[in-house]
Formats: sequence, structure tokens, C-alpha cells
Amino acid sequence: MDPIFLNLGIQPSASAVGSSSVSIDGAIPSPSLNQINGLPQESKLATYISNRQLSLQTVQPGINSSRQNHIGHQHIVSSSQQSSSISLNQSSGVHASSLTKSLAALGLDSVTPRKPSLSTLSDFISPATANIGPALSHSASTPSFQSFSAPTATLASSHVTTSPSSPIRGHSPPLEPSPIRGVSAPPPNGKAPTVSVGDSSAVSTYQENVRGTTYFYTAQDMSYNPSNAPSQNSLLFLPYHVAPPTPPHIHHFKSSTNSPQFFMGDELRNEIIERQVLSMAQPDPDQYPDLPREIDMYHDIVPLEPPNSLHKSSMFGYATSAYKATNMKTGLYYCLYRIHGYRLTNTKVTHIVDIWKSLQHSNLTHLREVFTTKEFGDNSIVFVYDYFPGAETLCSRHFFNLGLAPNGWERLAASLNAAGTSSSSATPTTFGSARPGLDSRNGVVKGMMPETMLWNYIIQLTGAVRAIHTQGLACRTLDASKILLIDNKSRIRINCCGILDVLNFDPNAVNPLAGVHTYQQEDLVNLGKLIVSLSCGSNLALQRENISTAIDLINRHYSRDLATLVVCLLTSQRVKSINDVMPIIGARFYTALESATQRGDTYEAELGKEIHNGRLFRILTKLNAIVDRPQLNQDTGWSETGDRFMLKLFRDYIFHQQTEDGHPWLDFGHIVSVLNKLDCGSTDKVKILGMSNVTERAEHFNSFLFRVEEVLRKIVPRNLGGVFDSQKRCDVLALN
Ligand SMILES: Nc1ncnc2c1ncn2[C@@H]1O[C@H](COP(=O)(O)OP(=O)(O)OP(=O)(O)O)[C@@H](O)[C@H]1O
Repeated sequence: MDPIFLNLGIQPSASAVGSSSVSIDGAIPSPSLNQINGLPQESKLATYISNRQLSLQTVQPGINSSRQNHIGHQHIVSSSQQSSSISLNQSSGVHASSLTKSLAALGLDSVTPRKPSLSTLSDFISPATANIGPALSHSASTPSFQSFSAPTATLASSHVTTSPSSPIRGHSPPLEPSPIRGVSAPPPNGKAPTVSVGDSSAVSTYQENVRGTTYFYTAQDMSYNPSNAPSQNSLLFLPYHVAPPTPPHIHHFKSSTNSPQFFMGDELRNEIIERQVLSMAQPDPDQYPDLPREIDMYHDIVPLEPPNSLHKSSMFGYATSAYKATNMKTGLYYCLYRIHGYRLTNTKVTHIVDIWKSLQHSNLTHLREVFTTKEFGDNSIVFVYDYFPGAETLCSRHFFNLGLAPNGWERLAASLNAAGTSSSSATPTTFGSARPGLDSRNGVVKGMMPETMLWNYIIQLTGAVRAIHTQGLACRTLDASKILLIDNKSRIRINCCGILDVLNFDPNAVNPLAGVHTYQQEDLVNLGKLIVSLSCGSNLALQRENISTAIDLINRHYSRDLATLVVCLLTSQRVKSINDVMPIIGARFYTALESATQRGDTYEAELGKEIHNGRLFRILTKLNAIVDRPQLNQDTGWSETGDRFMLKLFRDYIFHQQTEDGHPWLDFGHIVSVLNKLDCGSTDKVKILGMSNVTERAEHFNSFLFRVEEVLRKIVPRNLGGVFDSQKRCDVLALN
């Protein structure tokens, strides 16, 4: 596509009844410096706009006229204001056959060939990673020194050369932010900065004096030329943020839909929302009348188990309860795992607790701290773990949720008997359908876990156990009731590690960790038992009288590797170390790695969409904080009056457009495109027409942005700060 520079000119709209309009059109008047947008003469923005417009007029006439020959005529009028209207009006003889198409061209295509403005890529590509140049700005917060491109004429007046070793001394700190956002300016015409030849550390510096304050800029701050980029010199970067399509490697392993994927996929969104809702749930005070308000450094105590479910844990020998709680200092959620009626007698145990605290693995719930409390009315010891909203134990997922309990095991065993007990007569894939009495779907016998899922668990569990053993500890909680499934699919974490070490701590032992080797061997046996119980869908499979039937089932249903692994773990031929399991897992590691990588890719693609959404939301928040405040009519800082009225017109330009025949015109692409132009401070122009109290002029997107920022800088501490500060997540808005 030919280079197109939007040149938005004044052209009264035929259907514009009101007194003002914004139109996209041809010629641009060249405003004098002190007329520009009512900005003070010394304003960098005023200087920049003036020079930019002059240079556009002198340098680009051919481009402007050629563009006018290519773009069809359009006329779209805003409906929101009787007194004002906004129109897109491009002078050309060609008829507007498709409004949407042409506007899309205005919004997106027109920008393709242009060199990037300094701020264009800043939100997403850091100079370090993208290698595309320095000083890319970010529009989400206060303008930074890096985001400023100095105006050409003013800066040309002086420049100095310095090096990092000779600090610049100025009247004011050199990093003072400029009000200009996202304006790209070429280096001063014909006045290149001085650079010390042969001294690679030298930095070219410009200085500008405004009302007695000296600002210093490096050449890198002032301009960015992609041709200077070492490895990207043949690329031009879009000066706007546009949402790219889903990457093909993601698209092809997801179910594709016809609708454009602007937002995160439903499945992932629902999953995340569900977890967020759960993590913020509060207990019903009627159901839990005795719940303490605070325990140690934690408040908002929420039980994770139903009321009246208290029972003695078979693993710990004490009654236990799990709560979600919020840490007072950090506001983070944790799981408080309480052991009822336990009195800690010796503090030497802190040594072991410290080792557990230092142990981090993606398949373990991290132990954060241990404390004792009497807040529950007894002596309790509380183990604080990371909290995973919606986590459920493997026991509840696989043993109770399949509709097999309580007689699942019996049914499975009976099915086996009905099918005959010869382990050599069936293959894992055909067994289910070949044997009467066994309900099989997709080659999986009901009640028995699919082998791929089993291996997936085994890989994660052995990874965690390996990390624990390497640390000189033993897990001791390898049981389906102490393994959490933390998503709806297959991510698991071993829970409650370290509790038995504390509960069974012998203060008189010479070496409290002396029994670790024995416990590690027990871990291996427990892993074998866990595999058996998961394969058969029941803990009953582990009972002495059932175990041989269970092994027989495994032999018949699963691969030889799995059967071998179980036998090795459970019998005397068992593996001596967790590392011995790795060769049996073999190439299945690749499968696990592959699916983890694919998942990572998917999440990254989803995250990419949300980056854009969050940014545009921020812009909209800012704009809407200013427009339509009639009660503040007397204050010239707001959109109902004077110069600020243009912000309201601009809002209409984004959202309230009409076709020539008066119908509302909505195009998501237009909205996204315009917001992106605003965000990056595009130099494209929107022409304001016939406003009663504002002279006709073309407005850059960056000057709208400047106005929004300027007003917000004034009002946020006064009017909005309180509102947003009271929100826990005010950083998302980053208004100032
Ligand atoms: N770190 C955690 N994050 C989120 N939920 C957790 C966490 N730890 C435990 N839970 C939840 O708390 C509940 C109780 O856990 P617990 O270990 O007591 O299970 P249990 O089946 O009651 O075991 P036991 O029979 O030994 O008491 C479970 O539903 C579990 O999902």
C-alpha cells in the first residue's frame, strides 16, 4: 500500500446541523506557534505541532494529493451534540462504497508505511528485547523523560556533548518529565548533535531552556530512526498498537471460531474468574459462628471444608481444618492448615521448618511459616501454605466424584472376576470392550484412570519427590488425600509437606533428620500405592486382600512400563532412589514437556490480547473521567467548556458517529484504531469545525492525549485519587 498520511482538514459537513464538527479532510492550515491549541508558546507540544505541520505541508504535498485520489469520499456525522457534529470527510471524486472499509483504511492501513513515533512500540517492546531503539515511551502513566521527543526548532538552538562520566548539571533535574506524550520528532534540521568521534561512550546531548529551567536530552531521546537499529534496519514498525491475529501455532490447536478473538478465550476466562471468585468468598456467619476474626498475622478466615465435617485425619492422627486467610501485611491469600489440640513443646523444630520453607517446586504447596495459636479456644499449631483457590484433593476428584464410591472397588474387582483372571489374555486397549461386565468408553475401563493421565501425575509427583529428597527431606504425605489438583485439568501439588516432621519431632534425638533415609524409602512405597489406588479408582485396592487383584488389573489394563513401575515400587525389587524411576518414565517426559510448552504458548497468546484490552480500558477511563461533567461548567478544565470541549467532541468522534442518512455507525475496528492512535500520540489529525468558542483547526491525536493527561494530572489527586486509592487494585488504572 502507498504511504498515506492522514491529513484531516476543515470541511463543513452537509448534514452537520450543529455549529461544530470534526472532519477528516484535505488541506491543513499552518497555525502560528502561539495559536496552536491554545498552548503556551514555550510548550514543547506547540513547538512540535507547528514544525510538524509545516514539514508535512512542505515535504508531503505529493503524498497528500495522491492519497486523496485513492480514498473514497465519506461523510459520517456525530449525533450526540445538537451544537456540534463530527464528520469524516475525505475530498475525492470516488464514491464511498463501503464506509467500514474506508474507515478501516483510515484507521489502520494509513499508518502502515510510516516510521514509528518514539512511543509507538513502547508498551510492548522494550528496547533491550526488541533492539529497536531507545526511549520507547509508555502511555499508561505519567510521561517519562524517555517518552519525550524534543521539539525540533527549539532544540536546534543548542546542543552540547558529554559523556556519562561527566554528569550534566542543570537548573532542574534533567529527568523532568515533559507534557508531550508519544511525539516523534526528527533531529533538528541540519543541526546534528555533536558526537565525539572515536569515543563510543560519548552521548550527544541537547539542552533547552524554558522559563529559566534547563532540560537536557540525548540524541536518543529526541529521535528514533529504525534504520539505526543494528539488526532491524529493513523494517518499518507500525506507529499504532493494533491487535494482531492469534498466532497460527495457537490457532491450530484450539477450536477455531468465526468471530474475531479480541478477548481471552471463554474456557480460560471462566477458569480464572471462578478461581478469583472463590479466592474472595466469605464465610456465612450463621454456619461458622465461632470463627475467629484474626489469627496471628492473618484475617478474613474462611473455612475450606464444610461445617460439621471435622474428623481425625488418618495421616496425622489429629483433627485438622483448612482455612483460607489474608495476610495483614501483604494482603496475599494463604491456606492455614490447622492441627487441633496440638501443643508444641520444643522450638528446635524450626530448623526443619526452615528447610521446608526454602523448598520451592511447582508441584508442591510451599510452606511459608508455622505458628501456634489459642485463637480457636485450644492449643493449635498452624501450618501456612500457599493457597490455591478451587483446589481439590485427588481423593475427592478420583475416588468420590466418579459415582463409584462406596462400592467402586468391589464392582471393579467383580468385573475382573467375571472377565477371567488370566493376565496374559488381554491387551490394555481391547480389554474393556472385549470383556463382559466392564464398561468401557474409548478403550478406558470405567473406574480405571486413563494411562496418559496416570503418567502425567507420575511425572509431576516424581519431580516433586525428587526435589524433596535432594534437599535431604522426605515427603511423607504421598496420599491421594494430600495431593491437590489445582486446575480443572491436571496440575497437581503435594500438600501438607513438613507437618509430620513437626508433629513427630523428637527433641532428644541427636540428629532429628536421622530417619530421613527410611522415610524416603517409604515415599517410594507410598508412590507405588498411590499409583495403584489411582489406577483402580479406590483406596480399597490397597487393602491386603485386594492388592493382588489390583496388580492383576494394572497388568491387564496398562502398559508393561506402568506395571513394572508399580511392582518395582511396591516389592523388594523396588527402586532404591527416586532417580531410578526416571528411566521407566523414559520418553514420556517429552510428551509432558510438549503439553506444558503448548500450554505456555496458549497462555502467552491469551495474555497478548489482554495487554491491549487493559491499555484501551485505561484510555477510556481517563477520557470518561473528563467528559460530560456539566455540573463543573464554570471550571475551564472540564470538557463542557472552552478548549476542553474538544475532548467531548473527540469522544463523539470515537463512539457516536452516524452515516449520512442519520443511522448510528459502529465499527469496533474504528474504535480500537482511534484509541490506539490516541494512546501513541499519533500525528494524524482530526479537524474540529465551527465550534462556537474555538477556532477551526486540525487536532493531532497527541494533542487530545495531551489534554487528557493535563486535566487528569490536575484532577486525580483532588477528585479521583480518593476513589481509586480505595480500590485494592488501583494500580490497574494507573491514572496518573
Ligand atoms: N493449599 C491449599 N489451597 C487450597 N485448598 C486447600 C489447600 N490445602 C487444603 N485445601 C483444601 O482443604 C480441604 C481439606 O484438606 P485436607 O487435607 O484436610 O483434606 P481431607 O480430605 O479432609 O484430609 P484428611 O482426611 O486427612 O483430613 C480440601 O478440600 C482441600 O482441597
